[in-house]
Amino acid sequence: MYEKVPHAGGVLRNYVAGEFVASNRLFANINPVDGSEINRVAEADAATVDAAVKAARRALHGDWGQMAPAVRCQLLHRVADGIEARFEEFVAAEMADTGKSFHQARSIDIPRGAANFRIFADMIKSQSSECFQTPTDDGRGALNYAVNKPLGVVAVIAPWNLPLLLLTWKLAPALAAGNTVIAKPSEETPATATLLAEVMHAAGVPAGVFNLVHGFGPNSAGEFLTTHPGVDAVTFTGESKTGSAIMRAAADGVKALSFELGGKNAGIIFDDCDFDEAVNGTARSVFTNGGQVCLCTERLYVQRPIFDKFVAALKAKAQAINIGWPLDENTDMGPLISHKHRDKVVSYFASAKAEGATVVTGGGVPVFGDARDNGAFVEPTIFTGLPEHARIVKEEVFGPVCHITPFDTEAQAVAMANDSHYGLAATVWTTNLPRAHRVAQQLEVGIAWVNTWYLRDLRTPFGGVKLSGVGREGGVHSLNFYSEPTNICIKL
Ligand SMILES: NC(=O)C1=CN([C@@H]2O[C@H](COP(=O)(O)OP(=O)(O)OC[C@H]3O[C@@H](n4cnc5c(N)ncnc54)[C@H](O)[C@@H]3O)[C@@H](O)[C@H]2O)C=CC1
Ligand SMILES: O=C(O)/C=C/C=C(\O)C(=O)O
Repeated sequence: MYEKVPHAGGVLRNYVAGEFVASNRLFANINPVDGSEINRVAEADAATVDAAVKAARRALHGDWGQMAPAVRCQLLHRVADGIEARFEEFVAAEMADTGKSFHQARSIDIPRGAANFRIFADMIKSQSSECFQTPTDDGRGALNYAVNKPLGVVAVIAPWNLPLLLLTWKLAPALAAGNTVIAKPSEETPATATLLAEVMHAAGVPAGVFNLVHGFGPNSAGEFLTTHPGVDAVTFTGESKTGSAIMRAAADGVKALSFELGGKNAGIIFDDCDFDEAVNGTARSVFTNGGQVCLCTERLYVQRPIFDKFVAALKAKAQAINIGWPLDENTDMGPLISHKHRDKVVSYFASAKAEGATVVTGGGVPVFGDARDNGAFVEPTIFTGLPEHARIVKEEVFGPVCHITPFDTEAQAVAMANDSHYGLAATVWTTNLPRAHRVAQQLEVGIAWVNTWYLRDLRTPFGGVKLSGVGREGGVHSLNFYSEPTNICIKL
């Protein structure tokens, strides 16, 4: 069924200094729908990563560094055109690697991959810089102005949940700001990054500006990159523990870091909410992409007068989710990314049950009676009845699961939502406008949505507090991270 997947049965190669490079170390790229092998991937060794870093440095000092921003922007638009021209191949590759639904790959992942290039290409043209007139004792004054330069050679390390979307979310502003890049996609999802290298090549992006290395984290391409003295900055999305490991690896070189890490996002549902909207929005926020989005909601706090009605309505939504073949247009949810990840999610189901949770729905692995039984599926799951210190209420699961707790007062809901080591996103559902502002402003998160979830404006600050990250992405926040201002002070 995946015969249209580019490179099916072949080998995905690294892309270094404008050439596709093989390796004698190959690893298997597995389809999580049925456990079959899609293709093999050339793992970059330390020498390949070193060659990529050197190529990136040469490009920075060469054509790319000299290129007028307007020409750079045209090239980035050509890359977006290239993604769109091969749209169906990108969709097929993303679906095969992740098992995500046809609808999601077509409506979110691949369009955002192209949009990321367009928005940052356009934004760089209007990037502003600071200017100050400074008084001096002689009365003549001085003029200060800052010029933005690229940070240098940037390592982009991406996860598997939104592979093209998250890779390009970092790559596009880095390139727009004039940097050169070595990208490392997750070992679970190497395909769309490889197609992107083909698109870059065809678009005429100069050799060394974009390099791609495949491999794992520790003792593989990820670690070789983050410890490489020629890398000036690391931008990473993934698990908080991996963020800590990268921070330690980058410490020796005092590299600039931008991290978007895990979450344990709360949804607060007040009894004055628009009930249907709150149920529909919450269902989306819990189950989209099988719960494998850092912004997904895993803890729900529902005001007591509507608690039972809300739990019943969310249960009905969960049970209506069509789990199955990603290529089937009726499928809402595919498998999790891998058997390893499914084992982790299922272990959280077991720990919730062992701690005395009430299983509202799900809590197991579906049985299909066909090849999907070799895949990494789990049931959409809802628990209630656990105390706030239970593991499933505290730790990031990254699956289609939530725990629901009742609350009585606004203050209680805010306190429980903030009682977390994470602080990425939260949702608030209420029709009381002053309360919406009051609660949203008290939440210890980087992103608070009111009466919606995952409504994205790519110009807004995006990132988390506490264990959820360092810095902000989006709009000027991305461009500022990837730029190094030099202040010039002129005595008049
Ligand atoms: N956006 C998020 O919040 C995400 C969270 N996760 C969570 O993380 C858990 C583990 O999943 P993983 O794929 O292993 O996530 P991860 O955070 O370990 O991997 C993300 C990326 O980092 C790379 N990496 C891993 N260790 C590294 C190291 N020491 N140095 C440099 N690069 C390194 C990986 O190869 C991959 O490209 C999942 O079970 C899930 O709960 C996973 C993906 C995204
Ligand atoms: O930028 C977006 O729209 C989505 C971002 C999602 C993540 O960063 C994540 O799931 O890790």
